[in-house]
Amino acid sequence: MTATLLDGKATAAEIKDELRIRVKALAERGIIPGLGTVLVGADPGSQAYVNGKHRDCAEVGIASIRRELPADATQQQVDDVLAELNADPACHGYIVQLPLPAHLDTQRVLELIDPDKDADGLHPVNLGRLVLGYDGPLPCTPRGIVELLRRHDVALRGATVAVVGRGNTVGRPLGLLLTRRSENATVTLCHTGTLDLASHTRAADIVIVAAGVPGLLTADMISPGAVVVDVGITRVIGADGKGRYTGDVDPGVAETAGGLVPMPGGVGPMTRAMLLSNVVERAERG
Ligand SMILES: Nc1nc(=O)c2c([nH]1)NC[C@@H]1CN(c3ccc(C(=O)N[C@@H](CCC(=O)O)C(=O)O)cc3)C=[N+]21
Repeated sequence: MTATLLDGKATAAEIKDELRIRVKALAERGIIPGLGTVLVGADPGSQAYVNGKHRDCAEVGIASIRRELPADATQQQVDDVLAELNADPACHGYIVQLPLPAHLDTQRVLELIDPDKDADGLHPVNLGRLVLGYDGPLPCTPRGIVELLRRHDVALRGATVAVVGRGNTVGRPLGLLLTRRSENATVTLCHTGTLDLASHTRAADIVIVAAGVPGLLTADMISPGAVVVDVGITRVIGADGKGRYTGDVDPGVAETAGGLVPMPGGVGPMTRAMLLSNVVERAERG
């Protein structure tokens, strides 16, 4: 392997150390930041993610506000929980774990979150603020990627970046974030309908893959020395019959890339750290 690994787990730990200090300063002002989570149903994957978020909160001194509803909860029950969290001054930010059961209206639910308590940064108002360059909570995964690159001195200014994936949680907002004046990268936003994807990824200094297609990016698709970020996380059944998660980047890429953000141990821990960071920021604003 030739690529330098950009360790998201270690960087997330560093960020948590910094947050702990900010949480202490808030405590001196009598403020304890509170993160709410809303989980509907008992999907084991979603339960694991939510548990992880509460463990993270405990580590930095953020209070956890946990709301759980059964898989057959009505839209009204979900609406009521959101109204309660919107009104609760102890809750500085919260997330609704996605995906929601199919009978619920995800768009309606996301729009009911108070935009100023939107810890995920995924509310239409906040995505609009991002488009317009206004202040607001930023989406956690895109923000985590930018922060990880910054802390490893990967230059964005003047760099060409190929983003593969146009989803609302990663690819699309990431393109917006990278092209802000403060980042000044030049972005090509590719997707599953892109013709000759390799021509775009080969031309890029940085390739970020968030398509949810295991093994999509192979070594022949990048220029030697490029920095590659694997955002994919797809559950697959291995040869041994056991389930595991796999990324969008073929392992062979590590031979050609100059830097690699691996999955696991890359973007996931950074996403979690940025969620905490969004909540502490909300609490600091008072
Ligand atoms: N409202 C909402 N907000 C989300 O941010 C959200 C969501 N819904 N639904 C599901 C996805 C998925 N997601 C992950 C976060 C961290 C890891 C993570 O930390 N993964 C570890 C591996 C697993 C572990 O060690 O826990 C890693 O990449 O190293 C993975 C996946 C957030 N999501």
